[in-house]
Amino acid sequence: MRIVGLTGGIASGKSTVSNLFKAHDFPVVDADLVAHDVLKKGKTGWKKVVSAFGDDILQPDGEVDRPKLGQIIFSNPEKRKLLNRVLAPYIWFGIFWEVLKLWMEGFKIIVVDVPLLFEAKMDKWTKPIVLVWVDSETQLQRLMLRDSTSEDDAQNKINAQMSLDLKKTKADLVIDNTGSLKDLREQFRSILVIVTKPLTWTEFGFSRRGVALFLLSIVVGVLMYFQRSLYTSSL
Ligand SMILES: CC(C)(COP(=O)(O)OP(=O)(O)OC[C@H]1O[C@@H](n2cnc3c(N)ncnc32)[C@H](O)[C@@H]1O)[C@@H](O)C(=O)NCCC(=O)NCCS
Ligand SMILES: Nc1ncnc2c1ncn2[C@@H]1O[C@H](COP(=O)(O)OP(=O)(O)OP(=O)(O)O)[C@@H](O)[C@H]1O
Repeated sequence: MRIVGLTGGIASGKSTVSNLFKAHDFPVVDADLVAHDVLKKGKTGWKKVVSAFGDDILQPDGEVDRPKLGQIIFSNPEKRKLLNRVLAPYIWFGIFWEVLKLWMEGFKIIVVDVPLLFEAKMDKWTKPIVLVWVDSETQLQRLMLRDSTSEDDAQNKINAQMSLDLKKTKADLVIDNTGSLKDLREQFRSILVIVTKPLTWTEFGFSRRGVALFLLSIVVGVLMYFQRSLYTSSL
């Protein structure tokens, strides 16, 4: 099995690239969706966050007011660390669970879209790592436009993450999304060629078929061993 890591910075274009993967029938695990699920009312993640941040972050219906929590954590590094610490195990498990379900369905290539792939040290589980890079001015403008936020708020969110230039040094493949959507689609085509290369032996070994073949060879080996010992004892 090949787990392709898709990462980038806030508003660098990960969802846009993830939609291109989906359009080519790749299964995509979205860490933001996993995080939203973990924060749903009544879930353990929700309970931990409420006890760490208090009832003030809740809406009248008891769900977490995500924009409000966002305002707190993006303007306060200590609070951000606290939220990350509280939620990390649940997000990690949620992603693992989604990957496992897709593995059981027999998918050989799975894309995981994790904005904080390097920050959360999940990069060691994915290969190759595709980074959606964008220059800082374009990132700021796109973030302000998409979320209708002020420059200060947008910059705080960008500063809350590892810089895209540093991420670039750690990634295997880089998509420069500073240009048009047409440029992006062209680069995506080259990425697709690399991502869909035949599986290596190790990747095959971790695929559902590889594991089935391994188990089958153990069963056959054990049967042959018993057959042989029965034969020799009957002589
Ligand atoms: C802070 C929250 C409540 C804001 O929710 P909201 O719906 O407004 O934003 P959304 O979840 O769509 O996130 C938007 C983007 O913000 C960035 N981001 C989110 N959390 C963090 C964080 N802790 N540190 C840095 N950047 C973050 C990511 O680039 C993400 O793609 C939410 O993002 C959250 O629960 N974050 C903590 C969980 C987490 O680490 N998520 C990232 C998955 S790896
Ligand atoms: N090449 C492009 N040209 C113009 N606009 C773009 C381009 N790529 C993405 N956008 C726009 O930029 C914004 C951010 O893109 P997108 O939502 O894909 O980023 P993201 O990395 O998934 O963000 P987040 O981290 O918040 O989830 C969106 O409004 C999207 O439509």
